Amino acid sequence: MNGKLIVFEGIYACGKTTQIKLIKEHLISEGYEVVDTKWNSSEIKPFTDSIKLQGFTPLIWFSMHLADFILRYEKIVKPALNSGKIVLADRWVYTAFVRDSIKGVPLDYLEKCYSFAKTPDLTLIFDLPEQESLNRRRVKGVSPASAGLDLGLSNNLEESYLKYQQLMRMRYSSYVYKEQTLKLNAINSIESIFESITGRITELIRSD
Ligand SMILES: Nc1ncnc2c1ncn2[C@@H]1O[C@H](COP(=O)(O)OP(=O)(O)O)[C@@H](O)[C@H]1O
Ligand SMILES: Cc1cn([C@H]2C[C@H](O)[C@@H](COP(=O)(O)OP(=O)(O)O)O2)c(=O)[nH]c1=O
Repeated sequence: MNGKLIVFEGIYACGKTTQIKLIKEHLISEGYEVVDTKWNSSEIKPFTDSIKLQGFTPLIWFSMHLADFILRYEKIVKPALNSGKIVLADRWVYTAFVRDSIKGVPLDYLEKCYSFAKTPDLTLIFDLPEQESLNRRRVKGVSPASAGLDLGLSNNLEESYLKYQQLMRMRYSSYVYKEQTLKLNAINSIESIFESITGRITELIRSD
Protein backbone atom coordinates (compact mmCIF):
# COMPACT_ATOMS: atom_id res chain seq x y z
CA MET A 1 0.00 0.00 0.00
CA ASN A 2 1.87 3.10 -1.17
CA GLY A 3 -0.83 5.73 -0.54
CA LYS A 4 -1.20 7.72 2.68
CA LEU A 5 -3.80 7.12 5.35
CA ILE A 6 -4.76 10.18 7.39
CA VAL A 7 -7.22 9.67 10.21
CA PHE A 8 -9.48 12.24 11.89
CA GLU A 9 -10.69 11.40 15.41
CA GLY A 10 -12.46 13.08 18.30
CA ILE A 11 -15.76 13.42 20.15
CA TYR A 12 -19.05 14.49 18.52
CA ALA A 13 -19.04 17.87 16.70
CA CYS A 14 -15.29 18.42 17.12
CA GLY A 15 -15.03 19.58 13.48
CA LYS A 16 -13.87 16.47 11.56
CA THR A 17 -16.38 16.75 8.70
CA THR A 18 -15.64 20.45 8.26
CA GLN A 19 -11.88 19.92 8.05
CA ILE A 20 -12.05 16.83 5.83
CA LYS A 21 -14.04 18.79 3.26
CA LEU A 22 -11.53 21.66 3.29
CA ILE A 23 -8.45 19.41 3.25
CA LYS A 24 -9.88 17.29 0.44
CA GLU A 25 -10.55 20.37 -1.72
CA HIS A 26 -7.07 21.71 -0.92
CA LEU A 27 -5.24 18.47 -1.75
CA ILE A 28 -7.20 18.00 -4.99
CA SER A 29 -6.31 21.57 -6.01
CA GLU A 30 -2.65 20.64 -5.42
CA GLY A 31 -3.01 17.72 -7.83
CA TYR A 32 -3.37 14.80 -5.39
CA GLU A 33 -5.89 12.02 -5.74
CA VAL A 34 -7.98 11.89 -2.56
CA VAL A 35 -10.64 9.52 -1.24
CA ASP A 36 -12.63 10.02 1.94
CA THR A 37 -14.57 7.54 4.03
CA LYS A 38 -16.76 7.93 7.11
CA TRP A 39 -17.50 5.73 10.11
CA ASN A 40 -20.77 3.78 9.84
CA SER A 41 -21.45 4.80 6.24
CA SER A 42 -21.34 1.52 4.30
CA GLU A 43 -24.29 -0.14 2.63
CA ILE A 44 -25.31 -1.76 5.94
CA LYS A 45 -26.05 1.63 7.55
CA PRO A 46 -29.77 1.63 6.61
CA PHE A 47 -30.02 -1.74 8.35
CA THR A 48 -28.16 -0.46 11.44
CA ASP A 49 -30.43 2.61 11.52
CA SER A 50 -33.55 0.50 11.24
CA ILE A 51 -32.67 -1.54 14.34
CA LYS A 52 -31.16 1.35 16.30
CA LEU A 53 -33.81 1.65 18.95
CA GLN A 54 -34.42 -2.03 19.55
CA GLY A 55 -32.16 -2.36 22.58
CA PHE A 56 -29.13 -4.07 21.07
CA THR A 57 -26.28 -4.91 23.45
CA PRO A 58 -22.81 -3.25 23.25
CA LEU A 59 -21.36 -6.43 21.71
CA ILE A 60 -23.93 -6.34 18.91
CA TRP A 61 -23.22 -2.65 18.20
CA PHE A 62 -19.50 -3.49 18.20
CA SER A 63 -20.11 -6.22 15.58
CA MET A 64 -22.22 -3.95 13.37
CA HIS A 65 -19.54 -1.27 13.37
CA LEU A 66 -16.80 -3.85 12.73
CA ALA A 67 -18.77 -5.19 9.74
CA ASP A 68 -19.21 -1.65 8.43
CA PHE A 69 -15.48 -1.01 8.89
CA ILE A 70 -14.45 -4.21 7.06
CA LEU A 71 -16.75 -3.41 4.12
CA ARG A 72 -15.30 0.07 3.72
CA TYR A 73 -11.75 -1.19 4.33
CA GLU A 74 -11.97 -3.77 1.55
CA LYS A 75 -13.96 -1.72 -0.96
CA ILE A 76 -12.68 1.83 -0.42
CA VAL A 77 -9.55 2.11 1.72
CA LYS A 78 -7.37 -0.75 0.44
CA PRO A 79 -7.94 -0.10 -3.29
CA ALA A 80 -7.27 3.63 -2.82
CA LEU A 81 -4.06 3.08 -0.85
CA ASN A 82 -2.88 0.40 -3.30
CA SER A 83 -3.22 2.89 -6.16
CA GLY A 84 -1.24 5.55 -4.30
CA LYS A 85 -4.12 7.82 -3.27
CA ILE A 86 -4.49 9.81 -0.06
CA VAL A 87 -7.27 8.46 2.16
CA LEU A 88 -8.95 10.80 4.64
CA ALA A 89 -10.81 8.69 7.20
CA ASP A 90 -13.52 10.28 9.35
CA ARG A 91 -12.90 7.98 12.36
CA TRP A 92 -10.77 4.84 12.42
CA VAL A 93 -10.29 1.95 14.87
CA TYR A 94 -9.91 4.41 17.77
CA THR A 95 -13.62 5.23 17.65
CA ALA A 96 -14.37 1.59 18.43
CA PHE A 97 -11.62 1.48 21.07
CA VAL A 98 -12.99 4.55 22.82
CA ARG A 99 -16.74 4.01 22.51
CA ASP A 100 -16.95 0.24 22.85
CA SER A 101 -14.49 0.04 25.75
CA ILE A 102 -16.58 2.58 27.68
CA LYS A 103 -19.53 0.27 27.04
CA GLY A 104 -17.64 -2.69 28.53
CA VAL A 105 -15.98 -4.43 25.57
CA PRO A 106 -12.34 -5.09 26.69
CA LEU A 107 -9.77 -2.90 24.93
CA ASP A 108 -7.35 -5.77 24.21
CA TYR A 109 -10.19 -7.69 22.53
CA LEU A 110 -11.06 -4.63 20.41
CA GLU A 111 -7.40 -4.20 19.44
CA LYS A 112 -7.20 -7.84 18.32
CA CYS A 113 -10.41 -7.66 16.30
CA TYR A 114 -9.26 -4.53 14.44
CA SER A 115 -5.60 -5.64 14.14
CA PHE A 116 -5.96 -6.21 10.37
CA ALA A 117 -6.41 -2.46 9.83
CA LYS A 118 -3.45 -0.48 8.55
CA THR A 119 -1.73 1.77 11.08
CA PRO A 120 -2.39 5.31 9.87
CA ASP A 121 0.45 7.46 8.50
CA LEU A 122 -0.93 10.32 10.58
CA THR A 123 -3.72 10.57 13.13
CA LEU A 124 -5.31 13.93 13.94
CA ILE A 125 -6.97 14.11 17.33
CA PHE A 126 -9.46 16.92 17.72
CA ASP A 127 -9.72 17.81 21.39
CA LEU A 128 -12.87 19.73 22.30
CA PRO A 129 -14.38 20.50 25.74
CA GLU A 130 -17.62 18.57 26.14
CA GLN A 131 -19.67 21.74 26.79
CA GLU A 132 -18.61 23.16 23.42
CA SER A 133 -19.44 19.83 21.79
CA LEU A 134 -22.94 20.07 23.28
CA ASN A 135 -23.37 23.69 22.14
CA ARG A 136 -22.47 22.70 18.57
CA ARG A 137 -24.47 19.47 18.66
CA ARG A 138 -27.70 21.24 19.71
CA VAL A 139 -28.06 22.45 16.10
CA LYS A 140 -28.37 18.85 14.86
CA GLY A 141 -30.03 17.57 18.02
CA VAL A 142 -28.71 15.27 20.76
CA SER A 143 -29.65 11.67 19.92
CA PRO A 144 -29.91 8.94 22.59
CA ALA A 145 -26.89 7.21 20.97
CA SER A 146 -24.76 10.36 20.96
CA ALA A 147 -25.66 10.83 24.65
CA GLY A 148 -24.63 7.23 25.44
CA LEU A 149 -27.99 6.89 27.15
CA ASP A 150 -27.55 3.10 27.39
CA LEU A 151 -24.68 3.69 29.86
CA GLY A 152 -27.07 4.95 32.52
CA LEU A 153 -24.89 7.99 33.33
CA SER A 154 -27.95 10.22 33.76
CA ASN A 155 -31.63 10.23 32.86
CA ASN A 156 -31.21 13.75 31.53
CA LEU A 157 -30.22 13.62 27.84
CA GLU A 158 -27.86 16.63 27.87
CA GLU A 159 -26.24 15.67 31.17
CA SER A 160 -25.68 12.15 29.87
CA TYR A 161 -24.23 13.62 26.65
CA LEU A 162 -21.72 15.72 28.63
CA LYS A 163 -20.60 12.79 30.79
CA TYR A 164 -20.26 10.45 27.80
CA GLN A 165 -18.21 13.00 25.80
CA GLN A 166 -15.97 13.56 28.84
CA LEU A 167 -15.28 9.81 29.11
CA MET A 168 -14.47 9.60 25.39
CA ARG A 169 -12.27 12.67 25.52
CA MET A 170 -10.19 11.17 28.35
CA ARG A 171 -9.75 7.90 26.45
CA TYR A 172 -8.69 9.68 23.28
CA SER A 173 -6.02 11.58 25.20
CA SER A 174 -4.72 8.64 27.27
CA TYR A 175 -4.51 6.09 24.42
CA VAL A 176 -0.94 5.24 23.38
CA TYR A 177 -0.86 5.63 19.59
CA LYS A 178 1.80 3.76 17.58
CA GLU A 179 1.85 6.27 14.71
CA GLN A 180 2.53 9.97 14.36
CA THR A 181 -0.28 12.02 15.89
CA LEU A 182 -1.21 15.67 15.90
CA LYS A 183 -3.41 16.87 18.75
CA LEU A 184 -5.51 19.86 17.74
CA ASN A 185 -7.27 22.30 20.01
CA ALA A 186 -10.67 22.05 18.29
CA ILE A 187 -11.94 25.24 19.95
CA ASN A 188 -9.67 27.25 17.63
CA SER A 189 -10.99 28.79 14.43
CA ILE A 190 -11.72 26.65 11.39
CA GLU A 191 -9.00 28.56 9.48
CA SER A 192 -6.25 28.07 12.07
CA ILE A 193 -7.01 24.35 12.45
CA PHE A 194 -6.95 24.01 8.66
CA GLU A 195 -3.51 25.68 8.55
CA SER A 196 -2.08 23.37 11.22
CA ILE A 197 -3.39 20.30 9.41
CA THR A 198 -2.22 21.31 5.94
CA GLY A 199 1.23 22.13 7.35
CA ARG A 200 1.57 18.67 8.84
CA ILE A 201 0.16 16.86 5.81
CA THR A 202 2.56 18.72 3.51
CA GLU A 203 5.47 17.57 5.73
CA LEU A 204 4.18 14.00 5.60
CA ILE A 205 3.79 13.93 1.82
CA ARG A 206 7.18 15.59 1.19
CA SER A 207 9.00 13.24 3.59
CA ASP A 208 8.80 10.46 0.97
N1 LIG B 1 -13.44 25.33 14.61
C1 LIG B 1 -14.77 25.47 14.70
N2 LIG B 1 -15.30 26.46 15.42
C2 LIG B 1 -16.64 26.60 15.56
N3 LIG B 1 -17.56 25.78 14.99
C3 LIG B 1 -17.09 24.75 14.26
C4 LIG B 1 -15.68 24.53 14.07
N4 LIG B 1 -15.51 23.43 13.30
C5 LIG B 1 -16.75 22.97 13.01
N5 LIG B 1 -17.70 23.77 13.58
C6 LIG B 1 -19.17 23.60 13.52
O1 LIG B 1 -19.49 22.58 14.48
C7 LIG B 1 -20.48 21.71 13.97
C8 LIG B 1 -19.94 20.28 13.94
O2 LIG B 1 -18.85 20.23 13.02
P1 LIG B 1 -18.55 18.93 12.17
O3 LIG B 1 -17.43 19.28 11.25
O4 LIG B 1 -19.81 18.39 11.56
O5 LIG B 1 -18.05 17.94 13.34
P2 LIG B 1 -17.89 16.35 13.37
O6 LIG B 1 -17.80 15.88 11.95
O7 LIG B 1 -16.62 16.15 14.12
O8 LIG B 1 -19.08 15.82 14.11
C9 LIG B 1 -20.87 22.25 12.60
O9 LIG B 1 -22.01 23.07 12.75
C10 LIG B 1 -19.66 23.07 12.19
O10 LIG B 1 -20.00 24.13 11.32
C1 LIG C 1 -28.95 3.40 19.99
C2 LIG C 1 -27.47 3.04 19.96
C3 LIG C 1 -26.70 3.39 18.88
N1 LIG C 1 -25.40 3.06 18.84
C4 LIG C 1 -24.57 3.47 17.70
C5 LIG C 1 -25.23 3.48 16.35
C6 LIG C 1 -24.47 4.53 15.60
O1 LIG C 1 -23.37 3.98 14.89
C7 LIG C 1 -23.86 5.41 16.68
C8 LIG C 1 -24.35 6.82 16.62
O2 LIG C 1 -25.76 6.81 16.59
P1 LIG C 1 -26.56 8.00 15.96
O3 LIG C 1 -27.75 8.28 16.79
O4 LIG C 1 -26.83 7.65 14.53
O5 LIG C 1 -25.55 9.19 16.06
P2 LIG C 1 -25.60 10.47 15.20
O6 LIG C 1 -26.79 11.21 15.71
O7 LIG C 1 -24.29 11.12 15.51
O8 LIG C 1 -25.70 10.06 13.77
O9 LIG C 1 -24.18 4.81 17.93
C9 LIG C 1 -24.79 2.38 19.87
O10 LIG C 1 -23.57 2.07 19.82
N2 LIG C 1 -25.54 2.02 20.95
C10 LIG C 1 -26.86 2.33 21.02
O11 LIG C 1 -27.51 1.99 22.04
